[in-house]
Amino acid sequence: MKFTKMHGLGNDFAVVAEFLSVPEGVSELAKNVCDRHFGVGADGLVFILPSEKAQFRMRIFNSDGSESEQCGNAVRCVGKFLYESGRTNSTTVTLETGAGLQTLQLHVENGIVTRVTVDMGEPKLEASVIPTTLTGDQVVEHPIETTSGHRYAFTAVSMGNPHAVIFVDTLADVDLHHVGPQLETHAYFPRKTNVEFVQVHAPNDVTMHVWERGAGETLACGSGACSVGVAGVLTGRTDRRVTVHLKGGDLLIDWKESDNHVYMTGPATRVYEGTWLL
Ligand SMILES: N[C@@H](CCC[C@H](N)C(=O)O)C(=O)O
Repeated sequence: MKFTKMHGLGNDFAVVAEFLSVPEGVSELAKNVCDRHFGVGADGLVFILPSEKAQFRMRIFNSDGSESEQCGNAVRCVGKFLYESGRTNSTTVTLETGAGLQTLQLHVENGIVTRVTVDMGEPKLEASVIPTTLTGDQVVEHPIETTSGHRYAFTAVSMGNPHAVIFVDTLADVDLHHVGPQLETHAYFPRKTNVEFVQVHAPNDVTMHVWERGAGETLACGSGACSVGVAGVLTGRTDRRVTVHLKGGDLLIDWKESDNHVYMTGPATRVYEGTWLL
């Protein structure tokens, strides 16, 4: 199985584009490929597949073998891969994902895709859609307590996949590896959740640390950064256009009033190509 190792701000993937559908035993395959000691080492295994609804289809499997509906950083990597491998010569690409159809605008300089802007669609805010066990049209600053007794207030956002966004005074106070797994599997979230801790520096400038569902701490999360942009507006903390600093670099998030869609702009990187010996 040929793959390309790629990353979006350090959120890394093995990208595979040679199948018509995902292979049997894909969950076990994802765990093995993503293993950082016995495999390639990645946060996720990404398949680019044919689509009847868009130009291409993407499916993403987390390092624990679970499938996610959405992955903002992988979508940017897919855009770069498709253009630079010659599979498309268009700078506008449509992609079918578990979160619906997404449109990518590739920013190209001298044949190289330097950045990708992704229309990540409309955020879903209804409690049951996230999904959470709570009720209501929105879950904003709702109290949550971990099994170890840490108390926070979270805002729930779905960008196709679930996110719990928690604003804190200082990120240095958060032991992500301790509270992250407890929040990911909290009873409020029947399909688990991604967790973002955020420190606001200015209405257009925040830093976020992420604990991802099915992958643990990663250096960046595109759908998480979009959720932070949405939660920032809902709680009156940020502008609709905000730079999100992540451990792996920066993303520009723009929740446009005109169409209610969230736009994410950032880079993607090709690292190397390899062959997985099945
Ligand atoms: N890193 C991703 C999100 C990957 C999926 C996530 N762990 C989930 O299970 O929902 C991103 O950039 O959005």
